[in-house]
Amino acid sequence: MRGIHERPAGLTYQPDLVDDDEERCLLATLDALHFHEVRMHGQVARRTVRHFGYDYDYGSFQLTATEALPVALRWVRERCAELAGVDPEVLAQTLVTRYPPDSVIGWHRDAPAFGPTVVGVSLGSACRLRFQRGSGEKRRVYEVELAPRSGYVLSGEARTAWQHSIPPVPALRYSLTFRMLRSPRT
Ligand SMILES: O=C(O)CCC(=O)C(=O)O
Ligand SMILES: [Fe+2]
Repeated sequence: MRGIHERPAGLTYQPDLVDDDEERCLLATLDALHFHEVRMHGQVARRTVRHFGYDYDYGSFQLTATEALPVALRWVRERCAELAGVDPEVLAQTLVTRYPPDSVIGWHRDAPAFGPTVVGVSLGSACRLRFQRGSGEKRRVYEVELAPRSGYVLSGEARTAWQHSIPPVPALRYSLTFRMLRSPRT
C-alpha cells in the first residue's frame, strides 16, 4: 500500500481475546449457522453473512429488528463490550461473516446507521486489516495483522475518518462484528 504510514487514532488491537477452547466452541457454532449472500450494486460477494439483533439491508441501508443473538454467542459479546468499554446491551447488532479462501471485503466505512464504536473478533485464518485515509500525496495508510482469536475496536477517527478493507484471506475465516445503533430504538 502506498501512502504515509500512520496508525489510526481510535484503533485498538487485542491479541488472544478468546482462547483456543473458546475458539473451537465458537467455530462449531458458526459452522452450523446458515449464511446469506451479500449483494451490492448487483454484485454477489464471495463472503456470506448472518445478522442478529438487527438485519442490515445492503441495498436500502435500512435496519430492521431480527432474531436475537444465540445464547452460545452472548459471552463473546460481553468480552467485546469489555474490550470496548461499553455495556453489552448497547452492542445491539451482531454481524457474523464467513470468508472462504480468497474472499475479501473492499474499502468502506461502516454504515452511518451504526454508532461510534465497532468491535470485531477474528476466528480461523489470520488476515490483514488495512486502513486508508485521504488520497494522492496525502493518502495515509496502516495495516494490522489480525491473528486468529484476536479482537479489535474501531472508535473515533478509526471508525469515522478512515476506511478499512481486508485483502484476500488465505483460508477460511469467520469474524464477529458487534455494533451499536446510532439512534437507539425501543
Ligand atoms: O471481517 C472483519 O473483521 C471486518 C468486517 C467489516 O469491516 C464489516 O463487515 O464492515
Ligand atoms: Fe467494516
